[in-house]
Amino acid sequence: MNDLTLKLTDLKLAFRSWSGANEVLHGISLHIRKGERVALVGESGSGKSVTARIVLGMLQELAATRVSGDVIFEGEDINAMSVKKRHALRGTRMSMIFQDPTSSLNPVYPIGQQFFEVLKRRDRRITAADARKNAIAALDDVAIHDPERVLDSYAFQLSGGMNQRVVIAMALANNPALLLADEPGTALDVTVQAQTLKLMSALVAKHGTSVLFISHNLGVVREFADRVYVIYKGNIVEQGPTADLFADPRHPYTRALLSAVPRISGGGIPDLPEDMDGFHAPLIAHEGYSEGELLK
Ligand SMILES: Nc1ncnc2c1ncn2[C@@H]1O[C@H](COP(=O)(O)OP(=O)(O)OP(=O)(O)O)[C@@H](O)[C@H]1O
Repeated sequence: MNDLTLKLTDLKLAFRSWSGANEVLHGISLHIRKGERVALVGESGSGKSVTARIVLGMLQELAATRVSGDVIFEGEDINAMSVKKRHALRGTRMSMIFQDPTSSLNPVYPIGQQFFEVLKRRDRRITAADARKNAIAALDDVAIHDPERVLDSYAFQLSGGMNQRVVIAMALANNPALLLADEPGTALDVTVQAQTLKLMSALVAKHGTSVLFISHNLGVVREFADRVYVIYKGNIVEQGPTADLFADPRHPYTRALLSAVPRISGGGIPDLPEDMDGFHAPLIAHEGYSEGELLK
């Protein structure tokens, strides 16, 4: 099993409030092999982002959360790690790309300075000159042809697409083992989003980076992911290689999601399968299916 970059086992998350604990992840298990691109797909509020934030070790530290289960990253349990060790992993062995590139960048420092800070996380003694050289190479990798100008610019002086490339270059600059990508580019127009996904795809393939790709857009997932997990209300309801899942979706929620992807051949939501395996969670009606049909 040492080809696994990430393995989540029975991961649960609850937010505490004055009225008691509200469990939002009900025991998620998933794994990502070295160099594998895995998508976590589900509607808004299903638990995609909180899963990523647990992997990044960001929710374990909050007083209002209760996290249980195993989060094994490169053989070590993130839930059991010291705060210091968890911090040290971020931006080095794992990094994250968010939906809106411009808000991920600091508006008051030039891009070059931000690159320097990123590279210092891995090598505290790196010189400004070496950092600049590495940053130029990283920008070159994301097809930015005038890296010197970009390094001297502020985020607001660059286009959204350019900022997205900068963010991808920064996220991969320290050659992380795992990239968490939360719908990168959804804040941009579709052409730019497609271009940046293509770039990201080529780069992770080049470096053998494992990816957890978070999305509600199955059209994009189909292009990008090797394997897909479908999350519904804090439960994984289906998983499989991307081609298999698209060819033969088993769970009614997956079918409902797929029916929202435009198809040349057309077609509506297929019939519900007759047998569905046991899932236990709070149930609500969804897209014409009864609660029980979706989560049984
Ligand atoms: N800080 C918080 N306090 C309480 N509940 C929270 C908090 N953050 C998230 N949640 C709840 O956890 C659940 C999962 O949220 P999450 O953000 O992971 O959804 P998501 O699938 O990423 O949705 P989206 O696609 O809209 O980002 C939701 O019910 C949300 O309301």
